[in-house]
Amino acid sequence: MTAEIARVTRVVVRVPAKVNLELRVGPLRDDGFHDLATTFHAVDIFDEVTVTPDAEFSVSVTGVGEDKVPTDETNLAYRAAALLAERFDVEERCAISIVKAIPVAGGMAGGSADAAATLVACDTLWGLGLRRHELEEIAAELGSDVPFALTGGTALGTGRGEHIVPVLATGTFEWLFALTHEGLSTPSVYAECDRLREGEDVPEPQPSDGLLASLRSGDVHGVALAMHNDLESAALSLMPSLRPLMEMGLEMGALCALVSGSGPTVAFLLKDRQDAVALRRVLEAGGLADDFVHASSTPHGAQVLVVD
Ligand SMILES: C[C@](O)(CO)[C@H](O)COP(=O)(O)OP(=O)(O)OC[C@H]1O[C@@H](n2ccc(N)nc2=O)[C@H](O)[C@@H]1O
Ligand SMILES: Nc1ncnc2c1ncn2[C@@H]1O[C@H](COP(=O)(O)OP(=O)(O)OP(=O)(O)O)[C@@H](O)[C@H]1O
Repeated sequence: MTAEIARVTRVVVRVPAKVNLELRVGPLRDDGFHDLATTFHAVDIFDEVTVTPDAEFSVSVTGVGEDKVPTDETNLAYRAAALLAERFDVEERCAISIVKAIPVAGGMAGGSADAAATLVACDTLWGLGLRRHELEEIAAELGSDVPFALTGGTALGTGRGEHIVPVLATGTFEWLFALTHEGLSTPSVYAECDRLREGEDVPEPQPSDGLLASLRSGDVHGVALAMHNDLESAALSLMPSLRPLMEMGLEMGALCALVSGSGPTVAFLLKDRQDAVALRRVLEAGGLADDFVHASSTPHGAQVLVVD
């Protein structure tokens, strides 16, 4: 008699959005990317990715911004599953269903998060048992932001953002994100950054000691003071309407207002949730953004929720 091996029929993975607390962008490299020194920070806005065995790969998307996300083989989650199968000679295929809460094309790495979640989900579905560094290597091939989404929490990203080292951070911060329906394309924001800096001598990017020290001690005021984004001027140049929104947020009690990644989402850091709710009311009345989302820091990265 042979023991029957139970087959996994469903894996659900939850994955957070990110904001870059600091994003220092070096000169344009020969391969079209820029060296970065960036401090990634995960917040509790989660996409949920479910994989189930099927005859072919497929993607379905529901939730926030579903109409803006492709469901063909260009979807980053589809590419993640296909790349993993190719690399490890897996013949099985799966249906990927994504429930989105992370704003699409908002500079919060939604597509990257879905790709990271799919890698973790398929690793479990297919019983590959991959080590963290093996998942990270494949993640880096899919996009610069994908490795961070595996790790979550707070982490320093170097290279083009794909080399990740966790950062010691204490405290939970309160955020209000102001969303704009119209997205910004990441390559065009980097290109605009190069255009604005033309002729300047751009130094190699370095993380600031001030931010890392404030994160260690959980000092929200120190974090607010040290937050910085080299892509912000480029995002503001492409979308000038973000400037009055940021100014109003600062006047109305935000400790810091920063464009998130390549934008156009604006991240406001607040002392507590009460201040965040009050700021949201004022900004909503001002009509300077299309929507708002509250969030707190989260220590999680892509995390398996269910295995059936
Ligand atoms: C703006 C950030 O979200 C900050 O974390 C990331 O740097 C963007 O990461 P991503 O969306 O995963 O970007 P990728 O898919 O790797 O690259 C898309 C395009 O963004 C530009 N890009 C991206 C990363 C980087 N370090 N330098 C770049 O110049 C390049 O034009 C590249 O072709
Ligand atoms: N699973 C996915 N979720 C969202 N967008 C996806 C996905 N797969 C592909 N895309 C495409 O990628 C584009 C960028 O979407 P995404 O939400 O990842 O942007 P972003 O948050 O600005 O990215 P980043 O912060 O990593 O630069 C979208 O316009 C969409 O067409």
